[in-house]
Amino acid sequence: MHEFELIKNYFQKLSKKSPSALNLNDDVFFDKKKSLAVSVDTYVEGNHFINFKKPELVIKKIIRSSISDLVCKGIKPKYYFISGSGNKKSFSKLNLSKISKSLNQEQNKYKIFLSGGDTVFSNKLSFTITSIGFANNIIYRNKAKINDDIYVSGNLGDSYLGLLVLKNKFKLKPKLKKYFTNQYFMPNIQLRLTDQIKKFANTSIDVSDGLLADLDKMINCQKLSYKLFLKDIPISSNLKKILDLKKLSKINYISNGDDYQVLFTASKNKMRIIKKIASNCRVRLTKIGSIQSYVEKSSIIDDKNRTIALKTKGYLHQF
Ligand SMILES: Nc1ncnc2c1ncn2[C@@H]1O[C@H](COP(=O)(O)OP(=O)(O)OP(=O)(O)O)[C@@H](O)[C@H]1O
Ligand SMILES: Cc1ncc(C[n+]2csc(CCOP(=O)(O)O)c2C)c(N)n1
Ligand SMILES: [Mg+2]
Repeated sequence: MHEFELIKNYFQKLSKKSPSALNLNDDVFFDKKKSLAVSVDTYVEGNHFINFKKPELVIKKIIRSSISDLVCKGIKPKYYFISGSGNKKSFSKLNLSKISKSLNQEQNKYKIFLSGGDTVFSNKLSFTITSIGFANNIIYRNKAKINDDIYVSGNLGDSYLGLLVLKNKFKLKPKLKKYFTNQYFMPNIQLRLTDQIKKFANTSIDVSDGLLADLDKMINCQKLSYKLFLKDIPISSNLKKILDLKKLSKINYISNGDDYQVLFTASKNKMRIIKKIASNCRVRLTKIGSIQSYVEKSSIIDDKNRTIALKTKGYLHQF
């Protein structure tokens, strides 16, 4: 069974009397009266990270991807809770001190505070992070308007190439190897955007499963579709060089997730303010396409003005 089907059929009805649960179809729980936002994410060895050879990096990845859910909605994260399951080897003294040091660095970088959690013995290593933030307003999913522009922050695709390198499926020179694996472990979370995004975005989500999968998720209850221009999708100069050199297709690299960038739509008349805020906050914000009526099918247009046929849209949790 598909993850979304599972939530819809077995859990959605249980949240009916809690409107703040947002029908279990958004990135966060949000209680407007209490200004409270909560997000929960689980990370399992083998599925979300390859192994625990670099605990200090794995911890950074999971903290960042967890607060990303709040940041993309315009919420500053404040508290986080960690539940970990592991054994003598994964939770050795050396690993625990590396974990602690990494958490301290992330706390200083993002101004967040460890506030509780749980630790249990298991031979299956996993972490569940709960992130909490406070906000008067947030940006919801499914609030796109027809003809909205679609934007994405930062660059896409570096993280996926990093994963391929870590899995020894892609060979690179040490310097580039370091660049891409760092992007996989330490995605650039756009914290500076949290206060600003509410000035222009109609709807938003973070790119965790992949650009196309998350774009679908962002408008999954609306009678809308999207049109993207492949050439406009932002990638790093390092990734561009590699794609050109090895004649690899860009679409495969930008739709595999782990990016943790902010994807949003905004009315056309917001273009100027978006440019200004991007420059003031030193965040790359790129217009990649537009929202249209569902009468037209969602499509991606390549450099030669052809519509691209897609094999996969992104990462899927299947049960
Ligand atoms: N087992 C569950 N019980 C209750 N709610 C759930 C369960 N699994 C997921 N949800 C809820 O379903 C909604 C969608 O979850 P999903 O994991 O797709 O979103 P997300 O956390 O933004 O995505 P990602 O995990 O890629 O960041 C969220 O509101 C989430 O809290
Ligand atoms: C070892 C390894 N294999 C594959 C991936 C790719 N991946 C796993 S989960 C996920 C989506 C976000 O997860 P969720 O929706 O659970 O938050 C992605 C893109 C990875 N990160 N590590
Ligand atoms: Mg999300």
